[in-house]
Amino acid sequence: MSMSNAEQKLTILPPGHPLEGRVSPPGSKSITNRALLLAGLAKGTSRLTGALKSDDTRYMADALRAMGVTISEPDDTTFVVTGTGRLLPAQKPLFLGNAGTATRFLTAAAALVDGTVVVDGDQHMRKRPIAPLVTALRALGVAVEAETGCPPVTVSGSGDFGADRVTIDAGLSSQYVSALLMAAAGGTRPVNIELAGEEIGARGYIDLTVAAMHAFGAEVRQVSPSIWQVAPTGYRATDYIIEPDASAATYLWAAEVLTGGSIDLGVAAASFSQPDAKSYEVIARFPHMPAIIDGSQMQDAVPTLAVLAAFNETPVRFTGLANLRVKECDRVRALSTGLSNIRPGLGIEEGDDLLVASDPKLAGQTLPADIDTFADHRIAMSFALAGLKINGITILDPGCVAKTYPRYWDELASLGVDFEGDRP
Ligand SMILES: O=C(O)C1=C[C@@H](OP(=O)(O)O)[C@@H](O)[C@H](O)C1
Ligand SMILES: C=C(OP(=O)(O)O)C(=O)O
Repeated sequence: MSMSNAEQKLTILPPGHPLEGRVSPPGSKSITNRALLLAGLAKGTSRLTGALKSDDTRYMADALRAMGVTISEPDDTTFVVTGTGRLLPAQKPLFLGNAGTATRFLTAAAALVDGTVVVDGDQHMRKRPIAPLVTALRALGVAVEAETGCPPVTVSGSGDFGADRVTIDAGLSSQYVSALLMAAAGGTRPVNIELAGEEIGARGYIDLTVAAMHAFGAEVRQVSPSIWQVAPTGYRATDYIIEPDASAATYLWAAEVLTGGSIDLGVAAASFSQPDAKSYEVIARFPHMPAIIDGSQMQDAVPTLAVLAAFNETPVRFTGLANLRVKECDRVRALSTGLSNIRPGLGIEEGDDLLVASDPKLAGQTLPADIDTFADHRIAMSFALAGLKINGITILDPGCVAKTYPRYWDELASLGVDFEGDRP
């Protein structure tokens, strides 16, 4: 009988030796999904190499195909994308699973379609807010409906924007800003995009967006810390090399320090342009991580850091986590729940802060715990790290890593980690 994902379990057997070997993280999810969209908006053929092939990028690629873009996949890390310079109305709603980037980016890009596009996702995505982006698109003269403030979103575009400036509240997600920036270059007039406040989590993701836009020929200029001006250049097809995923790298960095091993990622931490690479400085300080870690500029690394912190010499308070509550799941809750499932009080929520109690003596203990991953790849991947040191850590629904890192379990196995249960 086949089991549903939710019924699958994987128990990690602590290796009892330092993890050593070579593992290359997959291509960056964030950069792959930006490049796919920009290549799809361009006229001509772009070759994207080093790309991530996972649930999130498949949803993006399939959605673009449904809007008339030709995409071939000559190998495991390459997309060859041929656009006509225009996206066409999709016949069916675009189903984007729980891919935040695909959902937000395509909602704005749908304004460039002359016709109606429905953007939808799975039950998790249908709880992730998109109202601020909807409000901004309306201010740009686009007819958009999202009854619940979350997907599904119906965008009735005309292929252009009806205004030349917009203010966006990006408090819940920087992806709204990235989405507007990338779509804006496809209009017929320059557009000014302004943040409602200067406070924004993960500003580095906006830098990634601007860099990708430049690579595909757009002109975008940051005129102040909170204003970008985008020229109506459209995009030029180009060949583009995608760097490895910094968020995926965090698990390997953490596995290395936690086991005292040596894992060659084939790429130096300092060479990444993605925000999560900043977490390397903190990981490298293990077991003397700082007492307070501000997660706001490296949000996707927080699950990794929080699980690592459980083995630190001293407790760690994580701040700047408010928008972790609207990711694939409420990550503050999932982390405190999972940690306290390993040992009561190990992870405590204080407002939006997460306090990790820390105990190096956890290593070597047997503390059976079934970790509920809430269908969140990062909860699964981070708690697997606890299983490298503690006997009895079982990850529920381990297949959810397919969102961004389908080979995660295989890579751990290649480093000598054994499991009880079938690797998905
Ligand atoms: O722009 C991006 O590629 C991303 C931005 C961040 O999301 P928010 O801006 O929603 O915090 C991050 O968590 C996500 O994994 C990828
Ligand atoms: C938050 C994440 O993804 P997204 O918002 O792209 O779904 C993530 O990958 O941790």
